[in-house]
Amino acid sequence: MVINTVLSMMAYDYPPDKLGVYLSDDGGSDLIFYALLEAAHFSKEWLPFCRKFKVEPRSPEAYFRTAATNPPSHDSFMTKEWLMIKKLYEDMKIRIETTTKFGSVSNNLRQQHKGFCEWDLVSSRRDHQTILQILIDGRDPEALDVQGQALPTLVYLAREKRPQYHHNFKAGALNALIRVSSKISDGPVILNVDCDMYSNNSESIRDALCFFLDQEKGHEIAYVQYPQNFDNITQNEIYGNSLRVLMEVEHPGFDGNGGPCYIGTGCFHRRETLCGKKYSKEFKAEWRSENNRNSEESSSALEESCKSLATCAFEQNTEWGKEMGLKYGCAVEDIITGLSIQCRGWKSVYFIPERKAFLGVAPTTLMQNLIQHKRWSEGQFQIFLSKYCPLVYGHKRIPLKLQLSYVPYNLWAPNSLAMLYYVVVPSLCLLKGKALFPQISSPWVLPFPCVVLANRAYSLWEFLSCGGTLQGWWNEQRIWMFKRTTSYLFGFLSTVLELLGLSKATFTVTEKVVDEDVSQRYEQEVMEFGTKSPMFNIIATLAMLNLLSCIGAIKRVIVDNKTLDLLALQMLLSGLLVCLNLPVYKGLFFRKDSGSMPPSVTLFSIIFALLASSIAMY
Ligand SMILES: O=c1ccn([C@@H]2O[C@H](COP(=O)(O)OP(=O)(O)O[C@H]3O[C@H](CO)[C@@H](O)[C@H](O)[C@H]3O)[C@@H](O)[C@H]2O)c(=O)[nH]1
Ligand SMILES: [Mn+2]
Repeated sequence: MVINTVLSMMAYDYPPDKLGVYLSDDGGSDLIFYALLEAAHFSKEWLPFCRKFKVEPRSPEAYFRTAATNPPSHDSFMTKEWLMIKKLYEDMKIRIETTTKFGSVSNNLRQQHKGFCEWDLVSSRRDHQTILQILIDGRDPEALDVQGQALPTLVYLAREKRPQYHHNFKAGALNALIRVSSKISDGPVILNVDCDMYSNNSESIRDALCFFLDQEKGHEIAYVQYPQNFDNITQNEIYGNSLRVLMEVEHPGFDGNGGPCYIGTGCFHRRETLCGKKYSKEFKAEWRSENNRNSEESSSALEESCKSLATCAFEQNTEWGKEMGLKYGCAVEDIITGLSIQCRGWKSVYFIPERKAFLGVAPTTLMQNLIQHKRWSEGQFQIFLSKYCPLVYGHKRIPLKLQLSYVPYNLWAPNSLAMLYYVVVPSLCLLKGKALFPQISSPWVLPFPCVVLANRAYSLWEFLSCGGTLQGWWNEQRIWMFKRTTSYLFGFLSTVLELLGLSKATFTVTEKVVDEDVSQRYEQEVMEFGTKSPMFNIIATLAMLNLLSCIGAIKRVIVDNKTLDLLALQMLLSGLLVCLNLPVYKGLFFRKDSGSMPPSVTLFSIIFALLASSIAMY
């Protein structure tokens, strides 16, 4: 996967001598290093091939998967070449996969590159020295592809890790990269992407530069953000993970209010602004025509001199992580970094090209989705409670409408409380026969359905106009309920606990690899439970509770049909929740596969729901 990310970045339609590609390996794995070596080798064939066949997308895996199985040309010479590259790619893939399966790089391979020696000193992935290897040195006149054209610089970096130093997760990794790259290629514009994405559009660099180089407004712009898109979205997106409305409606809205937030990936930054530079009217970026790279120093000398930039101790007593680079101490380092850039006076741009610029991997199980949203809501709420609260920090620095654009996301976590109220209290009252809404025969009942219907109809229209399906929208309503009652709740609790000093921040990396049958169920849009988790306990208990109260209410109405008038709205709400929860009941009682609810969760939910409802009844 990572190798395809790297190859697609190297193959941008842009002069290769002005391009540097850096891979940060926080796992510090020699397998990744080996794969990168293979990629460096393969790029010599792949880059000319991309130019010649106008390949799109330029991730070989995605290209050979999506492009026709047949070569795009009738010319037999071209056909031969196409098939040869495909074969080369597949052979490389097999070599990498075999080595990965084996779990370590064989001695034979180790001898092929001096870089492997570094791993003799590595004791564990949490405790090792800086490993920095320049695999392709753009200054090297002999670093050419098979057509004799220059290759982009390619660098492997695993920053130093020591147990006694906090590594600050992704923000720490990016800051190390910023420093190291400033000594090696020092490009004035930095694009950062996640390891699970690839470039889907070879023009993106040129597009982004159009904004930066604009005669009138270009000098105000700090970053150009592209939407986050995924290539593994199923038709009805059972986990609502396409982020459709967010990317196509909400972010353009952000843009209109003064500039999008930075979302951590698929974003081009000006190097200086990322390093803390303030905006001033006089600022005119100097685009160096000649790069002033030190051409005397050999690449191994350069490696040695840059290593110290990626050590744990380097950042001590510096502004890195505070006023320079990505900010530390927040689970969504990107949002807070973007906000502070905007507060320094810069503008940002959101750009949706016709052909999607980047494609990544969306989480494919319920658990992964819930965990990802826990991290997001937690980080967002942290921001709200910190000195970076947009309303405080942004006061007089950015327009009020931009401050307000940040706030709904900041408040995801506390929103869980309202949702919990609506899924618990009305159903409990329903069991007891206590009415919370006006009678259905009273005119005062009207505002409730009107507001709800108007609001949801608007959401449905928004969703459909972004290319979603009706079923997809329904699925999103469900996942929205799940997230609010679990992820956001946990995000809320852990932020509060952290504030009280009772727990510490973590960054849970979203898992990317899943079992064969798990991914099969994802393709078939069957909801994946399968593991024990407090989050599932909550989901299942709430589903059971609503089922019980629905049954209870129906019984009550049969016995005494006057109560219908009184309880109709509550019954409707509860009935709706039961409908939304259908996949949960399936998982609890009807499915036998490994993705169904674990029996312990079923037991827990039954006991708890019964307990809660009997307490409510008496
Ligand atoms: O200690 C760490 C943890 C993560 N990462 C990298 O961070 C990236 C994002 O991690 P991932 O697990 O894929 O998280 P997602 O939930 O997919 O991340 C989304 O949300 C993050 C903010 O929470 C953004 O930074 C990401 O760009 C955005 O894709 C990956 O490339 C990781 O390799 C590190 O380098 N070091
Ligand atoms: Mn990701």
